[in-house]
Amino acid sequence: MTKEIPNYGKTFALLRAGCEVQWEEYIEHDFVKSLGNGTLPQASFLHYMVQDYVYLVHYARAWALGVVKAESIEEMRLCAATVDSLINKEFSLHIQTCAAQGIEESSLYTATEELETIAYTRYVLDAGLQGDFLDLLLALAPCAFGYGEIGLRLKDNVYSGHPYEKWIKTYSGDDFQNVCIKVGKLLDLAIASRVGDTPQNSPRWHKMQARFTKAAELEANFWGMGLRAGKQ
Ligand SMILES: Cc1ncc(CN)c(N)n1
Repeated sequence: MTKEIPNYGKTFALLRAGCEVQWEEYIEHDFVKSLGNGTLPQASFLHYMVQDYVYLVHYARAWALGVVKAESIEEMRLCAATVDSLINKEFSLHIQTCAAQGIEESSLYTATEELETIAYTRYVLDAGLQGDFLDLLLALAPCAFGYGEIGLRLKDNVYSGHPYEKWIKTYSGDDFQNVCIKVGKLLDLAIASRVGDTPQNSPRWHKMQARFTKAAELEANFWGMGLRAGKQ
């Protein structure tokens, strides 16, 4: 299993190093480990997938808010492209996985939200509503970077007949990895144009790191919700 830190840009490297404990708790969560080795109970995985569909609906709304909060056409373009990739690519994994288990897309859209889903999605949306483009981006980023890193770590685990092969291949695949690289570039450029080339020296850095760290914690919390479902 590769433990190399992916190259999603300079700011990702800084932010990740600034919350190593929370980041490890996110990307090395027991949910992730058991998904990787195929022992995750199917009930946990399905419950997670339904909640994750709901999560992605709000996450796409938050990227759409990025179009509103952007300060250049390039920023607008990237936010719009991420909305497109979420709605037209990542959603298909959830729709197809749930359909195979007899759960229709219409019931995914109206699924009752777990507290962990509400906490995370509304945290991200609120970051964008009360803050500026950077506040929003820092709350959005751990979602992309963390799943990108997990996908790369788990991809060598896939064996023939692995129950979660499709999930692992989605997040380790080129489409998703390209999204992570593009988000990393957007973050680097957005930071450089607003706080300069050494953001860690900016008086704003502490708050920026805190936004990113909180989103990483909410990711770990979200996995916990999936694990709990398998025990009920
Ligand atoms: C909770 C969560 N975080 C991240 C991802 C990857 N877009 C996701 N699907 N769900």
